[in-house]
Amino acid sequence: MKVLKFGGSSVANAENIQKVVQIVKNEQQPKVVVVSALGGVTDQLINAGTLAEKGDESYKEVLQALETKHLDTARALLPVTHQSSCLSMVKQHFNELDEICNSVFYIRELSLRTKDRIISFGELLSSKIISAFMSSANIQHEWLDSRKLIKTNNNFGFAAVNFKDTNEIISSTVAASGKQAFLAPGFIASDANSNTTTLGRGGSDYTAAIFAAALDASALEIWTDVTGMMTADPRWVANAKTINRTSYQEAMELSHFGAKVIYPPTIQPVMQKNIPTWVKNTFAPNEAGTVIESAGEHDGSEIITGISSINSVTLLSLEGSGMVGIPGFSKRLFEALANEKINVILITQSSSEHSICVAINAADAAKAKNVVDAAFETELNQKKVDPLKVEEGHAIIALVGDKMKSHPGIAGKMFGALGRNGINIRAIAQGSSERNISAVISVADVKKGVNVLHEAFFESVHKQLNVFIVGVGNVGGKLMEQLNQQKQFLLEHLNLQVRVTGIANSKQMLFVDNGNEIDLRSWKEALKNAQPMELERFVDTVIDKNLRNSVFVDVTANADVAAVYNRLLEKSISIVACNKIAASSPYSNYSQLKSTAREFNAEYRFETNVGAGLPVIGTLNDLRRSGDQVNKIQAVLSGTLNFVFNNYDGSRPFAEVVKQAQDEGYTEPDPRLDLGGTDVMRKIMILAREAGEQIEMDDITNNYFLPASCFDGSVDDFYKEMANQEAHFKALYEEAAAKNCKLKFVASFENGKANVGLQHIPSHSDFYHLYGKDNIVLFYTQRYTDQPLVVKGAGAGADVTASGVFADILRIAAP
Ligand SMILES: Nc1ncnc2c1ncn2[C@@H]1O[C@H](COP(=O)(O)OP(=O)(O)O)[C@@H](O)[C@H]1O
Ligand SMILES: N[C@@H](CC(=O)OP(=O)(O)O)C(=O)O
Repeated sequence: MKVLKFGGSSVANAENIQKVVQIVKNEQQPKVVVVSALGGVTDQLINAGTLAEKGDESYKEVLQALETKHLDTARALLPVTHQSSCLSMVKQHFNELDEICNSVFYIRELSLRTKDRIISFGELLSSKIISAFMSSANIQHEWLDSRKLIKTNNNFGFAAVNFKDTNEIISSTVAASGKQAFLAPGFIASDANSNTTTLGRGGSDYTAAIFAAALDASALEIWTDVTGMMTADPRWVANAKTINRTSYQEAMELSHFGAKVIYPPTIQPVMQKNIPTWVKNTFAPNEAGTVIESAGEHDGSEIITGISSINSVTLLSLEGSGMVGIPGFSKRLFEALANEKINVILITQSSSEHSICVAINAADAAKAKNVVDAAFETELNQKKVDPLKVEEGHAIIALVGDKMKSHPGIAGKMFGALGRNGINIRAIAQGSSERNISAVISVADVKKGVNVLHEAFFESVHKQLNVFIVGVGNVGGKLMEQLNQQKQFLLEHLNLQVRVTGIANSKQMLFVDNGNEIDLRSWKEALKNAQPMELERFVDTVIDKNLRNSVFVDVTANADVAAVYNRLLEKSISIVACNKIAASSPYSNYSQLKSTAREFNAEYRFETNVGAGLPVIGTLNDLRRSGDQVNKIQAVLSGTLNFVFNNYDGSRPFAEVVKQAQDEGYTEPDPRLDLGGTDVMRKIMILAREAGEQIEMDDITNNYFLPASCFDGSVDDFYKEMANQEAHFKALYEEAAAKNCKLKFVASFENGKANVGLQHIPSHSDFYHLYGKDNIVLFYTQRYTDQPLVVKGAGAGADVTASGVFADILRIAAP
């Protein structure tokens, strides 16, 4: 004998029911088939009852819609010749339901007993329609009335089974029948007085397990709309995998902690009889699914079996100095809750005994507050305990696995992963079985938390970065191109999925729904039609999305964008910037950003602030981290100025060469920042700061070569004035050329002092052979004393800057 249970999703409509019946037909063994109400019907029946109780006549429309749904399903399933008796059965049931709900409406009262009566119609109707369909398809079977077979106490809504009577009735009824196939409604039962009861929401699984245990079935099969129990809720975690086999205990833990696929009490009866229980997919019947069996046979290789969550809990904390060392406080707390049938999901007590913290279902919070404060009234008046603290808006996230107990480091990995993603943990608990580690977190973080843990424990092969890019113009556009080009490579070789989830330029911003990513080939079109850019809203959206491993990429040169970093870092969102404004702002701001990043486990990376894609800051950091000390830095750091002096020999006007540098994309948006030396000052300051110096812009000497008049007015005026000053630039060139020297704008830092300025470079200098837009940095350190460590290469340009930004993004994935 086998027991097969089909859930609401499997019997949601006529098309699905046909699939169900095909599966039943293919099963050769004697069988009991248990079915739930058509998907969503139980909720609608509760809705009808509640509306009637409130005196809202729209309950009639709800019932009408339900009647139509059932009639339509019967019509779609049955040949016309078989329809009439089934349709009249449906109508009769709805007549009865109408009468019950009318009574509720008149007396404005919906007792738990009446509610059970109302919701029992869901399973009665579905099972009778399916039975009629099976008969019309010549499948011999007997319809069993579960209300007569499963006996319970009268705890309506959540009745406890009387197994002794139930087992006897089921086995004798089936033995007496002589049939090979049975069909029974799930979820419903009756008490000793034959009042209808129900087994708790989701209880059809339990009905099936009760039948399986009573009949010593060879297997129980739970047929649903996913292939088996999965490593996490597949609606939340795209990469959730089917668990091939698991133990009864693990399955119980997972279901208790929110894995909706199995109703928790289901496991107990099958575990006692050691009946293998399969979770299978009605819509992919050939896939194996999950088998739940005894631990000895469970040889899965993963340490963690699954991750689940309870998404709506309230924390209660009982605190007070009068509790220390006095026995009985916890007993009274739990008694008070138990008397009100409030289920305690998690308990923690610190060793100081000064406080006890428990988590309960959010729906019970108000009741809990009343009963606990009443229970401790005397101590409250004597100020020995504080009024019960009630904190709503929490969730529990749990790691489950039989093998956790023999593996140290699991909790560390769990809390580390949550912490790195800015998820604050309010309370933790580990059962003494060590099969479950649970953490209480904010409900706003629960989806992200499940994904973070899934990635940490199941996707070592697959890490996801969620990237938001502001400034998809010149450099940003190249970055999008490079991301597109490397996407597959990163996935295959670094197991890294880089998903761009939001982009903006100065006019528009574009986000995609969670779970999706921006198409890296067609983003330009999509952005054109997107909403107007508002920086604050962009940042709010990045924070609200609350995605794991989020990175905010700033490829602008904008001060407003630089001003949002701190807010993002405080949410553990990492920053990658080629924008230099923040790192070259007052030292207090620079160091604040660094300490916020440290405090919130985020990263603030800005390698491209100096030397574009060249490894300048990274090299400097490596030197310092490995214990070296920087004595002196000498550098040519302006790609623009290098380009200008490499191309200017007096034959073409100076202004024209500068214009060419701007047209080729090397200059800052305002080229005066480059020509006047400010950009170089910012860069040497950033290097000095990274070398450990507390230095400000005012501390840097600038021997600039641009006549002061060039700084007046607009960028256009600047070009005009440069043209007027051509003689000045020519003289500079000729003076150097006369000494066989080249002109270079050099930055240096030594003994805490930095300066920048134009210098004559003789042919033996390291700086002489520097072409195009190259940069060069010489690090003289304790270990590189005489011959410096040299970094040299193109120091400007969209392609190289984008690749530096890209490299920083990848460093966040694997710091
Ligand atoms: N760990 C998990 N494994 C599989 N499914 C899960 C898990 N956690 C949550 N679910 C959800 O449970 C759903 C199945 O449960 P339910 O809706 O009660 O099915 P049915 O209608 O068959 O009774 C799946 O569609 C899935 O979205
Ligand atoms: N119909 C009931 C019982 C049940 O188990 O349903 P499902 O198998 O669809 O979870 C409910 O919604 O609670």
